[in-house]
Amino acid sequence: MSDRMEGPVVTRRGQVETGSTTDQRLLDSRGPSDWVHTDPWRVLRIQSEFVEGFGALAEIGPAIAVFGSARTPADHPHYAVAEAAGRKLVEAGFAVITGGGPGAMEAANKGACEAGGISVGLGIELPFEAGLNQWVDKGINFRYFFARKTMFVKYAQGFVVLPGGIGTLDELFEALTLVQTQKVTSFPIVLIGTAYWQGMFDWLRETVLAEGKINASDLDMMVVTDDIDEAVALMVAAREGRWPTPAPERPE
Ligand SMILES: C/C(=C\CNc1ncnc2c1ncn2[C@@H]1O[C@H](COP(=O)(O)O)[C@@H](O)[C@H]1O)CO
Repeated sequence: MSDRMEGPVVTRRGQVETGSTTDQRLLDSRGPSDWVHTDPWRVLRIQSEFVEGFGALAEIGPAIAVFGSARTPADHPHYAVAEAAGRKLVEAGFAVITGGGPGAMEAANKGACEAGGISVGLGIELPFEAGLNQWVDKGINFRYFFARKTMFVKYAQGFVVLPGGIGTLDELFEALTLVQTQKVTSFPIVLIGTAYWQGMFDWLRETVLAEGKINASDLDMMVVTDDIDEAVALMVAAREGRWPTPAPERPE
């Protein structure tokens, strides 16, 4: 009596179907490749991004994400601010997570790396190949923005937001949405650069709040400062359970 195994399935006697094995079908011919572009296959890739991300980041310890413009040049004052933020966060015992790209991300990774801390970069596949900056010591390159975004929120205990453009605003407003809807709790969001962010606060207050689209307390979800030490102190306070988490008011 000969057993035949097809993966976990064992067949004997009349149940045995002759033909190629799964391995043979895998290895013998290249076959059509259009399945690579199907949604079921994409689901596996998406799943693998979560598995890789969770695996790589599970043990980095308390971490803060630093966001900011990919276009900040190395000789701009914002670059020095980002570098100081990376360094001071490490000195306070945090790992630093950035988007792993150039500009403010590179600066924060540089500060973190040179201070001897854990410098993480969560890169994203883009049409123009950029790669992770040289100061990233633990890096993951994501295909999918949403998988990458999950990693920032899951592994960072707070966000430091430096001056930036569309990408930075997307990251800021996603964090605000998650706090407002209480998907994350005890999550400080500190914006650096009072002059840079003033216009946004004016618009939020004078238009968005005035039109009843947010509550006044929603503005309290953000702290804006020019002082990196204050930003770091707020992150430390949150780590020690001293961050206010008022429940947002809800419309009747
Ligand atoms: C624009 C250039 C490269 C872009 N490369 C990026 N790599 C990684 N992460 C990025 C990149 N661009 C944007 N991000 C994310 O958005 C934020 C910055 O966006 P902004 O529009 O520049 O403000 C940043 O926090 C990243 O997470 C070539 O110069």
